[in-house]
Amino acid sequence: MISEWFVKDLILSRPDAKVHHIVQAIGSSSAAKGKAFAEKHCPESSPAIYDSYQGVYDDPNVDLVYIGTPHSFHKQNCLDAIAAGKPILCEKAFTLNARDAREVFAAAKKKNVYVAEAMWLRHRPLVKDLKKLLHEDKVIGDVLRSFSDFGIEKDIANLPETSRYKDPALGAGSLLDLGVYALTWATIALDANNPNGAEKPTVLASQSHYGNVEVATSIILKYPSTGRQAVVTSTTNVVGNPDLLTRIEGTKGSIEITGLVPSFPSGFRVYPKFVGSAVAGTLTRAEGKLHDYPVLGKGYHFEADNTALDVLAGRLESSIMPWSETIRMMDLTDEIRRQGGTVYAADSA
Ligand SMILES: NC(=O)C1=CN([C@@H]2O[C@H](COP(=O)(O)OP(=O)(O)OC[C@H]3O[C@@H](n4cnc5c(N)ncnc54)[C@H](OP(=O)(O)O)[C@@H]3O)[C@@H](O)[C@H]2O)C=CC1
Ligand SMILES: O=C1OC[C@@H](O)[C@H](O)[C@H]1O
Repeated sequence: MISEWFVKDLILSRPDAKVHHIVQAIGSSSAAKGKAFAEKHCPESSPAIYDSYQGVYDDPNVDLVYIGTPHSFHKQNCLDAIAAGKPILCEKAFTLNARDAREVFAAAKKKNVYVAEAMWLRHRPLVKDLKKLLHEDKVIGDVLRSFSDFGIEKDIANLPETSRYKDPALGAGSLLDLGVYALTWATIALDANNPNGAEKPTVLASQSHYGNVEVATSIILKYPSTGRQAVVTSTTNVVGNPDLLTRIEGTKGSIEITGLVPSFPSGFRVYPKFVGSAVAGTLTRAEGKLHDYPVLGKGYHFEADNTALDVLAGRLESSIMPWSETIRMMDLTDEIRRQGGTVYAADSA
């Protein structure tokens, strides 16, 4: 799914693009699948097709590898690409736990290879502008708290046992698939120093399971230095509200983020404070100022461009999603899973 979406955006016609991307090679578990993918999604690129991922890592024409396998394969895929000296953009969740993420980054450091987690949300211009409005311009005063949710209905009971949404061996669970975006919104909203110098919040979490698959997570984060709090939720039981992906509240007003899903926001509205009295039934607020962000395609080209520019500049890390931030987020998801009772085999491997 994601490799289709990513490649589609990669080869969009963008006359003002900072980077021109070429799909040089495709690695798949079978050459037939790889060929079918190329014919359907990038027929004009004529990429080399390999019946293994190793073929891509070893291809001298490949400058950068994009990894779009289920989470449980990311660690080994990254280690193999690093061993071949290939820079990497690897899908979220970067690994299943923080220990594995540390192992990948240690290998990358040793081999001097670029690696970045493909947390595409953070690369959107909307996010950059929102951070400035919140933390530099302080348009809603002092930020106090946030609410963020990501829900997609998955009918886990009726999915095949091999689905990555159902099989814990593939990293199934709403937290690592969806909750990571809701956590990202909380971090953007409440921590002015994210990603560099980001603060570690305290965590209170609860998770529900269908069989051995985590299907609902609720988290309270508290930032010790400011007392700011975030309520963060994810689920595969119900669809979240696109009109209110995240709400951020401050001393002078609030911001509400809207869009298709939390990873694909289309805009936000900045509201002044409510005025009047709830008791008297006169509580109202002004309409709010809309900030709209239409994008070409889905918006994967933002992270693709930034990653290519990093590699061209000889960097080892992304400034938008540095290694320390991937580890900080994975430490958080480890703690949430510890409290919620979600365990992956990789945790004790
Ligand atoms: N950034 C974003 O917006 C999104 C990110 N993602 C992330 O991307 C990753 C992949 O998700 P998605 O595309 O939905 O996954 P899919 O279930 O569609 O699998 C992707 C590919 O992984 C390969 N694969 C290798 N081993 C296995 C296996 N044992 N079972 C299934 N597939 C396998 C297959 O390719 P082949 O056989 O050709 O080798 C498969 O087509 C996840 O980590 C997910 O979190 C997903 C959706 C959106
Ligand atoms: O953005 C997304 O939407 C759908 C999810 O299943 C996926 O993994 C996520 O990244």
